Amino acid sequence: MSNSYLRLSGVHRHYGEGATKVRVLDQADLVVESGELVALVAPSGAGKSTLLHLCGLLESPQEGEVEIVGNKTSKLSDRGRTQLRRNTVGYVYQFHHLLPEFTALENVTMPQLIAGKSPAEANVRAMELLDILGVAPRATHRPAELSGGEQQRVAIARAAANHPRVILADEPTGNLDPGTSDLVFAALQGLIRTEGAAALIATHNHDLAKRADRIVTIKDGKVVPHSL
Ligand SMILES: Nc1ncnc2c1ncn2[C@@H]1O[C@H](COP(=O)(O)OP(=O)(O)OP(=O)(O)O)[C@@H](O)[C@H]1O
Repeated sequence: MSNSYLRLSGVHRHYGEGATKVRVLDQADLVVESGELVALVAPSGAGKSTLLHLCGLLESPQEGEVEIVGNKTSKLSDRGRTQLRRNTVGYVYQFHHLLPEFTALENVTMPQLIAGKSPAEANVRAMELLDILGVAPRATHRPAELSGGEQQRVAIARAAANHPRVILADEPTGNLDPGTSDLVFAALQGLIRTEGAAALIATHNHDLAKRADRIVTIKDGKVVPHSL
């Protein structure tokens, strides 16, 4: 099978109609391979969140195809899309959205229990991820007892819990100071390498973007290579 875990071909997405129509993506193409981290850098309103939502099957394009691990999604039912998303995509947001009443470990075990893993298996995987991300010593802490960078690393562990082939992140360090951003980005990068996922990360942080394998931007509705 091809290693192109994420593939967009001829994707078109607009909002509204007539005078209020906003064309965000027009004949946009993008391929991200296994183990590759692509940074998405574009001005506010250019369509970064839209692109991530399309890649994560949270929105559908009006035209074109989004393929995840070889699965064409344009003809899938809502149920099929949800299932594919659950099995293949991990999403990291700017704000961690961890469940406050649960520990770091429980936050990472939970999506695995929902996916049908045994508690023992889920625990092993959660500890492995917390370890890769450098937060294993905080496993029994609740989110309020963690620093911002630790919270975000736990959120990354949670997103990766079910071995997603595609990891999408929308400003994952947008809420953190520069030193902590560095640490969190390095942890995310290490995870992507270890797991062989394909990652697309929207960021305003140019220093971090430069550490990605490739940088892309959105121009005239297309996803194009970018250099900083
Ligand atoms: N549901 C919607 N209805 C109408 N217009 C929308 C909708 N969602 C996004 N847009 C418009 O589409 C364009 C792209 O929005 P998007 O949120 O993808 O940009 P972005 O690059 O992520 O911006 P930011 O960096 O400010 O978060 C913007 O002009 C926005 O106003």
